[in-house]
Amino acid sequence: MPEPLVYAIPLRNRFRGVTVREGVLLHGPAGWGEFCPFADYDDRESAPWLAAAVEASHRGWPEPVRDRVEVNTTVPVVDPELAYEMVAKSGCRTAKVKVADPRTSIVEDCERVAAVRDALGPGGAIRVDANAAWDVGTAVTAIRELDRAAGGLEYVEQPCPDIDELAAVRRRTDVRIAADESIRRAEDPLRVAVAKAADVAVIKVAPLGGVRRALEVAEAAGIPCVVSSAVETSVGLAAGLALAGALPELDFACGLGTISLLTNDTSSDSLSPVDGYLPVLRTAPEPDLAAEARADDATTTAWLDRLHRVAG
Ligand SMILES: O=C(O)CCC(=O)c1ccccc1C(=O)O
Ligand SMILES: [Mg+2]
Repeated sequence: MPEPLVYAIPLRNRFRGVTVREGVLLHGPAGWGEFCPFADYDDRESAPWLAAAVEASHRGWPEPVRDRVEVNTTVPVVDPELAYEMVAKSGCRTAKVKVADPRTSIVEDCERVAAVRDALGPGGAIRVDANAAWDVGTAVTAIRELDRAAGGLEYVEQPCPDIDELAAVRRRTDVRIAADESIRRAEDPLRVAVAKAADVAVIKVAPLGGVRRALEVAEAAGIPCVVSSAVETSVGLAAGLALAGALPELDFACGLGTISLLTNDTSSDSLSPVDGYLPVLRTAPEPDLAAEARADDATTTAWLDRLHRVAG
């Protein structure tokens, strides 16, 4: 049986404060799984990430109902010229733009969003993600400005921290609201009254504990879902595709076009979108971890320790 593989792959641009993505690939009878909770997840909060990797490697995924999934390209907090270039070469017709970073202003966010509109043309769709940065009043104003700069937004993801605040913003704007952290960091994601506060539910496999569990959360949400990645390598992205492939309804592009945010991958079967679509796979790609993607000894030891602690 192959040993767990620990990787450390630099990001092309800083994303959510992260500059190097790290994790462990686990092998089992069903193939490979990826365990890669972010550094700010403690052992308890990392348990669902392990459950997702164990599902992938030991059980496999439910049967899909579609064989490909439309994806958005994801634009980090970068200057407008780079945003334009990233979107133009992505081949995607939907872009998700990160906004409300503490190091930047709403003016810069609007410039980035306007550059993304130029790159997509009038037929494309733009969504923004504020990662819970705003209070209700700030959100209402910012959404109005971003909606204007974008020539229309598809939705705004997690404008404020609390579910009640999402509901308040939703009453004061015509732009759709999507809930992300409100679901994935909830004490019990199955019990979040998200339908009153949001129009779209963002569903991520790893923090929800696997494809089957995420399907239950999607059903409980009772609103249209978007499957999004946690910026995994292709091994972990395949689990997101399995979820997107198995959802009964899929009305929006999914946030699984994130491999281009990494400078390398764990497999040469890299899941890069072609003409804005990714294929739904039955098993995750086989890793052929290149030397430069392997973590050093200290990082490897730290991740194997973390894995054993979380496994209890
Ligand atoms: O949804 C996407 O386009 C990419 C994934 C993404 O944005 C993300 C990735 C890792 C952690 C948090 C988030 C987020 O949606 O907030
Ligand atoms: Mg988000």
